[in-house]
Amino acid sequence: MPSLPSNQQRAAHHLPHTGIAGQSEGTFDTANPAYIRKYLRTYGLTPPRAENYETQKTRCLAQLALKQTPIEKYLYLSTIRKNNVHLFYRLITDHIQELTPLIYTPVVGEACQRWSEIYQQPEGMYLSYEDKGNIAAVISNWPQPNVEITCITDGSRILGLGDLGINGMGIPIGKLSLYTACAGIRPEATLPLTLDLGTGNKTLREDPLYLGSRRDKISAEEEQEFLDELMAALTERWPGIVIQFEDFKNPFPALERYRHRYTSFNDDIQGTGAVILGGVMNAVKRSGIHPKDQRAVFFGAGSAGVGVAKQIVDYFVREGLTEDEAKACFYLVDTKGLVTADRGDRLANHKIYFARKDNNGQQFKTLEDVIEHVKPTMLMGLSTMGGVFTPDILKKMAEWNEHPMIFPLSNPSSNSECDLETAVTHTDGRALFASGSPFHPVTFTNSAGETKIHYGGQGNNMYVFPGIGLGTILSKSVEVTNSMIFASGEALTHCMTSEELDRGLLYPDITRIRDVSVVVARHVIRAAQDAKVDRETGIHGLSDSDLDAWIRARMYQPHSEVASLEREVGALLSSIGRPFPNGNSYFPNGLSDDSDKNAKL
Ligand SMILES: O=C([O-])CC(=O)C(=O)O
Ligand SMILES: [Mg+2]
Repeated sequence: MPSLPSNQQRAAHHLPHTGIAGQSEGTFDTANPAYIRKYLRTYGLTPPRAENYETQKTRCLAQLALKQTPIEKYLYLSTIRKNNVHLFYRLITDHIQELTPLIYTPVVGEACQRWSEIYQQPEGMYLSYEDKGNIAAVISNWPQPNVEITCITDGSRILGLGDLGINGMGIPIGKLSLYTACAGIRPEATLPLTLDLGTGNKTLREDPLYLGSRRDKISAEEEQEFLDELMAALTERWPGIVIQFEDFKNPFPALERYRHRYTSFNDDIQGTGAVILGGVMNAVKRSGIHPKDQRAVFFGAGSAGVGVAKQIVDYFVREGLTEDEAKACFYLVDTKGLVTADRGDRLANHKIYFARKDNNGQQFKTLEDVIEHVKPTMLMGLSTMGGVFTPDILKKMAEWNEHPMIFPLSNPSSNSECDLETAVTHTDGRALFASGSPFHPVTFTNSAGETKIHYGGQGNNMYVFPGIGLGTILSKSVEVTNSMIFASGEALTHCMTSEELDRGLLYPDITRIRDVSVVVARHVIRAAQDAKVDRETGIHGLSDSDLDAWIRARMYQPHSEVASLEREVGALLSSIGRPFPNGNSYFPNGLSDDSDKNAKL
């Protein structure tokens, strides 16, 4: 019986694999010089001219500009990632500010909503509930041998867009692209994984184009059994793999169950918590108000809201408050109003910690009521309800505070509780602002006649998760501890340049994200060492600058890929005593094959 080709055989034939970024490993890069093409046996399969990167980039940006809609741009960039992975990452790292919104939030949100409609090519891996019992076998189909990190979603809560089933695949692909672009994790070491565990979204189930199963969402018990098998299968094939959970509707059980057993974390609870922590630390310093006098209203008490609030509690405790004092600074608001212990409904487990007991039997049903009652210093939006931070609310915040902290964190932009312009305008330009999705800078003249450009911080977990992943991989940690997560957020306060502080930024300039990720990774590694969960012991004594250099040396540099291929081929050829091939030779890659020993190289 004919057997399927092995992965090595496929690689040997240089067939473009199905899969994510990195699968083609630059094989068809038009920057490869002729002799590399001959070595790879791709000579003749790409147009003759070997170009430099600047030329490639000019062509790509011109083609991108021709695309009319964000989705067309998204698809165009996905195709480049698939066909010429190093070029894709060169473009993204050089144009991080302009291109990230196209491959990540907000455009990835629309891509997920329309995934089954716009689907063109395989990327990432899909596992179905039907695969239970055979998950390891399915995983063995992934063609890359050395995966170091995976991002997993079941699509049940994609951004603030709800249950999108397997259409959520855009999220693991987008997140892992940022692991590579922002923290230099090699593209072929990343595995985007989407679980088809059914969907509660009836419209999708009835859509003939929908590419997932038609079953209703499986039960929590069934999901746990499935995840147990998955976690074991992933770590069996790739021991030490970092597993990031993303956009699960109820992410708490998996986080609690696996956090000490596997090298895993949840980006929505922990990553978002850490990144907001970093912004809040900077904002609290700027506001001049001591933590004990802070009053934070959180609109939205889901996984992200509670994750964020808990991280800030830790910070306040480090600033000298008792846990009870710190907890008392927080007022969580959900669809039923202020979360209180005596509200009369059964509170979800994760809300109980923050339920207020000092409300004297009084209930506050709307955000406006709560705000009037609390007079907060800090307003956090994790509600996915676009525009709920109304001009009225913002004006009040500006009345009560010299520098009100306004953090509309819901994604994508359409779900943002307010935009930058509204926040700046209605606080007379005094707001300390950070949002989950990006906004363009706003020029505003305040009541004193001063005109200033206001830059909104993007309090998006992309500032930390790439560095958390990098630090965890490099330190070979067996666990992602809370202290490592905390360290990632705190690291952001050590990254600000004086110029960024002068511009009123709460987060570093996004164009410096690769430098930021190095600092985040360093703090994560140090925290792993303190917690004794690391296994890379050779780096224990390094100074900060030596550790940074060590980290940098291990980061994927998309710009130097052709050069490293040249080095690799050169070393191979010289190891067998052959010079570089010249222009007259064609297929000089039979390096151990005597049959071509007369070939003119
Ligand atoms: O993906 C993003 O932009 C941030 C995030 O994790 C979410 O909103 O779920
Ligand atoms: Mg998320």
